[in-house]
Amino acid sequence: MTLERKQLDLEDERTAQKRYRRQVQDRASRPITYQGSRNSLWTGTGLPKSAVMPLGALIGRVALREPDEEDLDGGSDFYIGETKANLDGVDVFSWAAPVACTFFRGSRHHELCDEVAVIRAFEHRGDEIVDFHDEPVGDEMPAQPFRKRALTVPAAPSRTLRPPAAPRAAPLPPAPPSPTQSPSAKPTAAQKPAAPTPAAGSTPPVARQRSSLPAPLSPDAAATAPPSARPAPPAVRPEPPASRPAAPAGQSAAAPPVRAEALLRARLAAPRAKSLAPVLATLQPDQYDLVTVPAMDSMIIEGQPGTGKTIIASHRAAYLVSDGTPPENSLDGNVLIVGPTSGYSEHIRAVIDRLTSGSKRVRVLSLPELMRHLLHLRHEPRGPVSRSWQDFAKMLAVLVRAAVARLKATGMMPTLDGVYEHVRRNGSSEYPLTKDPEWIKYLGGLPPVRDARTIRAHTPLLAIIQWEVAKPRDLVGIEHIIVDEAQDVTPLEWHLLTSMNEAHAWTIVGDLNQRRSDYTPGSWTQVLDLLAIPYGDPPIHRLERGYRSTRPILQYANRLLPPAERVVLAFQEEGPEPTVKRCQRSDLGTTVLHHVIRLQVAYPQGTVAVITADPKTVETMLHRARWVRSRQNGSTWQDSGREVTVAHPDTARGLEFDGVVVVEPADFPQNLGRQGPLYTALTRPNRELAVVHTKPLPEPLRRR
Ligand SMILES: Nc1ncnc2c1ncn2[C@@H]1O[C@H](COP(=O)(O)OP(=O)(O)OP(=O)(O)O)[C@@H](O)[C@H]1O
Repeated sequence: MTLERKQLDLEDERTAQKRYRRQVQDRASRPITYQGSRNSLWTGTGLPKSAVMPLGALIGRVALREPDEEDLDGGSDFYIGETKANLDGVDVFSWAAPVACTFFRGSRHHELCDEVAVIRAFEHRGDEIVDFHDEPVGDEMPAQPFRKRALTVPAAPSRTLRPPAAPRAAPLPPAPPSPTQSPSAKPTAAQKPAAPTPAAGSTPPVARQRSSLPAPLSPDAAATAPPSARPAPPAVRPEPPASRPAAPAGQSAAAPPVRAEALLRARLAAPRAKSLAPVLATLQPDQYDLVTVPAMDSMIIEGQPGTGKTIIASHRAAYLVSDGTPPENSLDGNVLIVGPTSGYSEHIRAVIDRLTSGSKRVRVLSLPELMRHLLHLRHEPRGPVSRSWQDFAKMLAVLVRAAVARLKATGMMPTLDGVYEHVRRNGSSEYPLTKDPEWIKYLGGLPPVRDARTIRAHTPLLAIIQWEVAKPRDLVGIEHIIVDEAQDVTPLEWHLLTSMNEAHAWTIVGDLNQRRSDYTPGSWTQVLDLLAIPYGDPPIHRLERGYRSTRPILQYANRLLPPAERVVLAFQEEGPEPTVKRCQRSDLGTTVLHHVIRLQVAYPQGTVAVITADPKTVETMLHRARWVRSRQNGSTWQDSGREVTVAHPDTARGLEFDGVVVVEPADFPQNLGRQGPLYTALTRPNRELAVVHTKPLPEPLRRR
C-alpha cells in the first residue's frame, strides 16, 4: 500500500471512528425508559444506561474474499467494536459476538472464518485511531480489501442533538464471478489457493485453518495426579511444593500462533501505565479462546509470569456480562473477580469498566477487600496474615457451620459475635465442637471478638461467620468467580468463595511457582478437592508465551525454578541483561537511588519500582534524599516530577513496571523449597531489572 493510499484509508477510518463513538455514546446516554406503572420505582427521569460512558472504540476490521448475502446483506467487510452498530451500511459487531472469531482467529468457529481475506487492527492513541495494521489471512494481500465509504465527519457530540438515523447504504455490487463460479457460490476450502510460505523475517500470515482450543494439560503435566491417585483432601498444615514434571531444561515450549504481531510489539514496548488497559486489538488467538469459554464451564489457567493470565481474567469477566455474548455462553447472575491486593483491584478495574461501561454485574475485589467489606471494616486489621497454620485451615469453616447449626437448634438467632464466641469456647462442655487436642488448644487461644476484629490473622474466620449468618445483598447472585493469583488462596478463603459461588462456575488463574505461602494448596488437584465442582474436574490450560518481561529477565528469574521448569518462551527476545550490584551496607541507600534514577532516565515516560522485603528502610532512605510520599497513593514517592513505587513482594503481585530494582534478595520470605515472593519480584519489570544486595545472593542467582 502506498503512503498516500494509507493516509487516505487512515482518514476514512478516523471518520468511521468518530461516527461510531457518536452513535455508541448517544445510545449509552439515553435514559432507560421505565415501562411499568407509576409506583415507588418511577422517578420520571430514568437513569443513563451506562454507569461509565463507553469510549466507543473500533477495534478492527475484517475483509472477506467475497460479498456475503447471508450474514452481511451483500457486504464484504465489517468492523469489530466495543458494541454493535451500523456505519452507513457497514456492520460493526461486538467483540463478544461469535462472528468476532473471524478477527481474533480463535477456534470457536464461525462460518465466515473461512472467508476472511484481511484483518485490520487499529492502533489508538487516546480517542483517535493513529494507525492500522493489515494482515492477510493465507492469501496474498488484495490491492484494496476494504471498500471505501463516503462518510462525513459528524458535528461535535452534544447530548441534545441526536444524529438522524443513518440511511443504510445500498450494498456494493458483488465482485464479478470468476469464470468457474456462480456469483453466490462460496469457494470451498479445496478451491482456495494455498497459503504462501512467509519470507524469512516477514510477519507470517495469520494461520487460516481452524485452530483448536489450547489442549488442556494432562493431570500429570499440570502437577496433578489422576483422581484415583489423588492425595487426601489438602492438609491444612504447610504444603510442600508438588513436583511438576515439565519439558526438559532448554527444550522450547510449543509456540501458539501470534496475530497482529507488529502492533503487539509496539504495545509491549510502550511505557507501562499505572493500570491495565483493554488489549482487544492485539488479543491473541489462544487468549481469545479462553476468554470466550462458556460461562458455566469451569477451568484452571496456569502460566509463568507475564503470560497474559490477568489479561484473560479481566477480559473474561467483561465477556461473561457483555451484551454481545451469545446467550449460551453468558449467565443471568453476576461475576466476581478476586485478586490478591487492593493495588491489583485498581490495576484491573479500568479494563473491566472500559469493556462493560461500568456494569454493576462485575464486582472487582481483592480477598482482603472482600473480607473487610463483609465485616464492614474501614481499616486494614493489623498484624501478620497468620499466626499458625490453623488460621487458614478449612476445619475452621467446619466448626463455624457446626456452631451455627447448634445455635439455630437451640432457637437462638446466630450472630457474628455469638457464633465466634461459641467457636472460641469450643461449643459447650457437654457438646464440644471438637475433641482434637490441637484444635482445642487453638480455639482456647483465640482472643475475644472485639480484639479479633483488629487482628488480620482472624479476619478470614470472622468473614466466614459473617457470610454464614448474614449475607450482604450486594454479594448474592454470583454465578461465576474468577480468581487471579489463585496460588495464594488459602483453604479457608477457598471455602468462603465456594459458599458465595451460587452456580459453582470458576475461572482459576495462577502460577504455582509464585506461591508465597506454605499454607496454600501446593497443586491444582488440591484446589479442585476444595472446590467440589459438580460436573467433574475442569480442564487445566497452560499458557506458554511470556509477554511482559524480556528473555534476559526471564532467564535470570527462572534460575530460581527447578531445572525442568526453566523453559523460556519470551515474545520480547531482546533487552538489557539484568544489572546485579553488590555494595556495602552503608552504601545501600545511594546504590538503590542510583539505579532508580538510572531507570527513570532510561524510561522517562514509564514506571519504576523498588521491591524490597523491608519497605521501611527504603522509604527512610528516600525521605532522607528529600523524596516526598504521594498523597494519593501511599506507596508512591515523588521528587522533581519523578516517581517511584516502593512495594513489598506481597503488594507487587500482579503488577508490572518498566524498570524494577529488587533490593536484598536474601531477605525475601521463602517457602518450602521455593522462592515464590522473590520470583514474583524479579518478573515484575517489562524492560529492565536491577538487583542490589549487601548479603550473598540466594544460591541459584549466584551462578552466571
Ligand atoms: N494480547 C496482548 N496484547 C497486548 N499486551 C498483552 C497481551 N497479553 C499480555 N499482554 C501484556 O503482557 C503483560 C503481562 O500480562 P499479564 O499481567 O496478564 O500476565 P500474568 O500472566 O497475569 O502475569 P503475572 O503472573 O506475573 O501476574 C501486560 O502488560 C499485558 O498488558
